[in-house]
Amino acid sequence: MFSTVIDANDGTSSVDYSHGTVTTLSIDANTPYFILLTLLIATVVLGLVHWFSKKMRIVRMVEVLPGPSLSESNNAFTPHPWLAHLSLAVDFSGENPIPGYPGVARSFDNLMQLHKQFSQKDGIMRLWALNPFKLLPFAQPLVFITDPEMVQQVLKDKNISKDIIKEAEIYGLCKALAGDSFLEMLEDTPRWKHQRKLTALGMNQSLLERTNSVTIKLLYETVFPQWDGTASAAHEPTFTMEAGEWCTRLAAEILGIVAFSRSFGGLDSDATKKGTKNSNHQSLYALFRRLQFIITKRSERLPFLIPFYFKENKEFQQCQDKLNSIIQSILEERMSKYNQGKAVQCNSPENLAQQSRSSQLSRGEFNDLLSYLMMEDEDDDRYRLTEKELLGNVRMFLFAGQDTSAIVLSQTLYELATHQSTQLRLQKEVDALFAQFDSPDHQPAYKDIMRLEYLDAVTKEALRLHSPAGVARWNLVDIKLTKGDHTYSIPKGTNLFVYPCLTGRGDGQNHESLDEFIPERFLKEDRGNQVSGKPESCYMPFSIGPRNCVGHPLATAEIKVVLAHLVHRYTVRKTEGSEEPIKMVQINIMPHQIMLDFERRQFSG
Ligand code: HEM
Repeated sequence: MFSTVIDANDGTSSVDYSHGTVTTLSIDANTPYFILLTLLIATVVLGLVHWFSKKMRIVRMVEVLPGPSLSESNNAFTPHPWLAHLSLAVDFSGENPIPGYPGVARSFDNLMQLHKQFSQKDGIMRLWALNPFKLLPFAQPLVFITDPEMVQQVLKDKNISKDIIKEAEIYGLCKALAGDSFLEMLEDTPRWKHQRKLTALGMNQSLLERTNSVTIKLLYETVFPQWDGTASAAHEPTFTMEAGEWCTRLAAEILGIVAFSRSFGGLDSDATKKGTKNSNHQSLYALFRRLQFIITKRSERLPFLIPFYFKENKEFQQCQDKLNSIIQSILEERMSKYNQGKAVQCNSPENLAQQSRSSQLSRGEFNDLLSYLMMEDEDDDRYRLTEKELLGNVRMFLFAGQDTSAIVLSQTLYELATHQSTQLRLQKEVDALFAQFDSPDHQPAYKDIMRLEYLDAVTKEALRLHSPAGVARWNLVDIKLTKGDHTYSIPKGTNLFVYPCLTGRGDGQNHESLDEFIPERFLKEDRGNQVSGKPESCYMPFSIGPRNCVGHPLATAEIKVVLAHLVHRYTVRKTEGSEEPIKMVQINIMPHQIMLDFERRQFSG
């Protein structure tokens, strides 16, 4: 990349290289321009040769990994080699469309089929993304690692993972939902470490107790009365609903109150999973959903056409601005409360001496996640989070903490609906606990729920099969991964993917039983009797290593508390004629819809 500048007076020409050193050529007016031209062409050609040989090296190294071939035209995943494995995401046949998503492939089914063919056996699989010119150098290598031993090497083993960063291109997609500062939070900087430490501090026992009481309040005061109202309006003991929608709305509301002491509006009467087309939304829930809906729409389009969807882009930007301004107002309100608190405390010297500012002033009456993020260190101002970082964290929680928990919750309900004996066993365990508590005002505490062993096993089994989050990484140098006697070489600059829900399905030796939903495999007393497999070794729904899910205590608490109260009050069944949930690989692995029947149990209060 350089430009040539000719001086009109003396005929000198300077060549300005924008990268690297600046070289000046002095030539008189007779110097043939073809020397310059030759230099230019030579530089471009050398650059191209260098780029091409680098790319071909990547291609050669990646092609030897297990995976479907691009050249086999009969391969179900290669409708045309020009399109590489794009058919994972795009439905070219149009034979079995997902209702409401024309042209979108049944991506999870496709991925599972490939997994069974390649990575379940070998623990690793390569795919190629978009190959528009039938030239492999243009395709992006995607390497899926599913073997638990190799996942450990990528995410946890310091010798290997030190050269692997959380900066794969895929995270660029998340930016639209998680906000601009999201990308900054991917880097392993001291700032990130500090923010993570504060969040981890916030995930304490008292936050989990709060999760329990907030969830109970929302269920008994809002959700259950609405459901029962629906059933009695229809004069039916049973009512049918799309569980995915309700779980998403509930998870958003729990997150809002537990983490920020604010309603996100998830349970408002007009809240829907898609959001409404109205940029004047007041609720964070509605804005966030609308953003997500627009992003899903965008993902179906050719990237270079997106700037031309003017109306949609305008709405997208309006939603982003509004979302940020609501979060900003939450932060300002909280800050002003703290400042008032400080002023009161400063008037009383005994108070000041009593406790450090961090514990007394920041958490104060709130004791939510935000109060931990706003913690101050009296002696070290550097570690106070800036406004931008606070905003980034709030958006990160919105992004990471709603759909994930909601998806697991709704998939668990589906599993219970299809495994009635499991549901019965769970109801027995839960009923025995609830028999000790006789009214909505007197409910099991968080620690009581955590003691339920079968509930724990059901939750773990659902997380093993349905963990919705993917992990993406990018290696800065060539790496070698080993599985038993096998060594796989992966070239620098590969998109590495780990899907915990694939790893959780085992290594191929026991995969038949590991594909089934059998919570007993997590019970010590039952293991070895009717189920095989070693779920612990491949169980990593929240990822592993230093970047694992910092929100997992909150997610687990939320899922268990909702499940316990729900199966105590209702029996869940599959709605007659409804399809098995179709999963789509989007930012999370999302079920399209989960239709279930809920029947109020006779004896419960
Ligand atoms: C069932 C529910 C959830 C699942 C399965 C899940 C899964 C994951 C996974 C696999 C990662 C690692 C991603 C990566 O390395 O690229 C992650 C990261 C993260 N999760 Fe969760 N998550 C859940 C719920 C939550 C909740 C409720 C919160 C917070 C309120 C949360 C906050 C985060 C954050 C902040 C990160 C980034 C951690 C870091 O980079 O240091 N998650 N989650």
